[in-house]
Amino acid sequence: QTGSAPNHPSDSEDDEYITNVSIGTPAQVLPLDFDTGSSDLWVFSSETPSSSARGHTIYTPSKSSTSKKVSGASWSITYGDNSSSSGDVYTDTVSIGGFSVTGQAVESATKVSSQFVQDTSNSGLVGLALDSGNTVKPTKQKTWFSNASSHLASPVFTADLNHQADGSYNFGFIDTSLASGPITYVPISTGNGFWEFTSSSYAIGGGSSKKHSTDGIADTGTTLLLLDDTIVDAYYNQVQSAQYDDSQEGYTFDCSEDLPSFSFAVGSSTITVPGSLINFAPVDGNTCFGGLQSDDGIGISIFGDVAIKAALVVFDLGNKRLGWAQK
Ligand SMILES: O=C(NC1CCCCC1)N[C@H]1[C@H](O)[C@@H](N2CCCCC2)[C@@H]2OC[C@H]1O2
Repeated sequence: QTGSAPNHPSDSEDDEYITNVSIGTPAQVLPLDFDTGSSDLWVFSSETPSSSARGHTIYTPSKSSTSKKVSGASWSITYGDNSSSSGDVYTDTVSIGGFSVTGQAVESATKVSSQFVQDTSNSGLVGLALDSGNTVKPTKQKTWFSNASSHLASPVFTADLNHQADGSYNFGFIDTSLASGPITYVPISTGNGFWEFTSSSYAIGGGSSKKHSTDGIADTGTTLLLLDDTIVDAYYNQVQSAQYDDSQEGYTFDCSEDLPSFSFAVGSSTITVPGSLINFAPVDGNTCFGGLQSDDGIGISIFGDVAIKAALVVFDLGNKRLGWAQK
């Protein structure tokens, strides 16, 4: 068995990527943000304060004949951007791209932070990191992919995210036609519960490869590519009008600049992010904000959507490895 679901950018900046998910019987369809950087499937629901849920599609467990409340269970999560949500837990049938998981933990939000209230493009998240990161207490719950994996043709899923265009999340198979180059696999370290890997070098534009060990995670739930300061400073050193803008908390530059590409090593291969993807978004006038920024203070690097957009990424749970192929 397999599943294949389209995704699309939430807005004109590719801030996040949205996929429709069916929950319950009859199906309640919610637009959700698939997040390989976290491990909870949570939704706006009939239990979310109406003032917070306004503008969001909600899940109403009482209208689903297959929902069951998980007695005594609760969840609470805070993301790296300091957004947060919490609530209680149901199980129900959750279908993605035609593949159904019965008894999936659906975490119902009784509280959501302002970032989520304001972001009406999604009605919750589907966490696709490792099960160890799930926040449900007293009994940790499995991710949708973890539950699906033993029934899928192969315990893998792929992320194909595109700039201002539809893409896909495929489960149980790899459509290599989505890529222009071969898939290079690297092992993941599972200790932190992320799809975490090490990249050994980088290059800017057509420049020489610089040795620099980056310990990072493949995170579809983070918008930007966040790397060590030394790499980021070296990159914007090559952009004539670039400056660090304290108010924007990042590097900005003149929108008319022709930005160099950025390449990072994956095993003995490299993935190249075109400069056009690093010209992320206008901030005001003809000043633009960079899609490559510092990971300062996070403690790990984040290969977010700006990097993933340049590739087909294979999340291979069976072999505990990540695959990257140039698109
Ligand atoms: O907090 C992170 N990542 C951290 C970023 C800083 C450095 C550490 C990792 N990801 C979140 C993301 O920002 C959220 N956001 C909502 C608004 C549109 C953009 C996405 C969305 O909700 C949770 C998750 O996805």
